[in-house]
Amino acid sequence: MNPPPALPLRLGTRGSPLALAQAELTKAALIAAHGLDPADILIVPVKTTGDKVQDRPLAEIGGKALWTKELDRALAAGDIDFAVHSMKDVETIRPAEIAIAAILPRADVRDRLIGAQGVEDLSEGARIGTSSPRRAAQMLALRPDCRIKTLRGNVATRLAAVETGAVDATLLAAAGLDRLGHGEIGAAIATETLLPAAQQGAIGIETLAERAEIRALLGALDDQASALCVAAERAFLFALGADCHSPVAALAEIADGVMTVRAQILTPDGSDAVARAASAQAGDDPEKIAQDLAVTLYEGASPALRALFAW
Ligand SMILES: NCc1[nH]cc(CCC(=O)O)c1CC(=O)O
Repeated sequence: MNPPPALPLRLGTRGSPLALAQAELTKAALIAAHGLDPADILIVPVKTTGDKVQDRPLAEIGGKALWTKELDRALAAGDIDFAVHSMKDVETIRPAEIAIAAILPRADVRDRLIGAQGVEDLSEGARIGTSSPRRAAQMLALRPDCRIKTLRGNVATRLAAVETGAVDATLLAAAGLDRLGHGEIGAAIATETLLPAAQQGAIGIETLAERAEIRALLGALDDQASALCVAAERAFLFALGADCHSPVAALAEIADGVMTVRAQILTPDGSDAVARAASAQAGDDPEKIAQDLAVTLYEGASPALRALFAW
């Protein structure tokens, strides 16, 4: 038997409005699952490197673990009991002492376009604000006339850039907009048009691998289908040597008990891209399917595309 964890439980999170909304959502789920009192869970905001550097595209900062390092340290130091993350921002290689204890039921995986009803409705030469190499490459592939403007900052900053006309349009994850109460903003783009980033829409909770009592407590929140899909997408990224700063999209979905993984890699200017899909058959290991998909994509890629990955 595990000893019951000491209360209050300390939930570590980034301090951005979206991170705090996700922390509150997790807190509510824990309270509901275990009949806890709100005072039993303390939300502890921790500033990460990614939060501190706001003026450059993240891909340029070059550091590793931009959104996780400080939370990892807080876990190791015993300052927090677990950390809540947007899985999209969690690297595929994690410290061995840290475990993903739960993946919450996945939200809307799509990107939403803000500033136009659809990709085809953008004005000629529209300025698209984004700092995501994937979104930039996908938009340039769909609309070679559009111009990419580097746009960083939290969701509110990016929405404001469209409001003020600093850019004509931007793309944001539907999941983040919904969690911030912006359910009505923007037009969701079908995944057939714009395949999302791996792990988009998934919230994960990490803790120290050795803390069995905390893992058991968090395990009650784990959504098996979401966890399987996230694991497959992580295996895909790992096999490709990619991360959330690569012009890579991947989405695993389960329908009628069958997992299908779709993935796309692009050159940063969108001029070259490859997309492939694979389905798991009964008895297949989803992570193996995803790894094999990475190989298939690579084999189908031009030299220019291949050069982007560390093979
Ligand atoms: N890189 C920032 C980030 N990380 C996770 C989300 C959205 C929430 C999610 O995907 O679960 C966002 C904002 C965005 O891409 O619009």
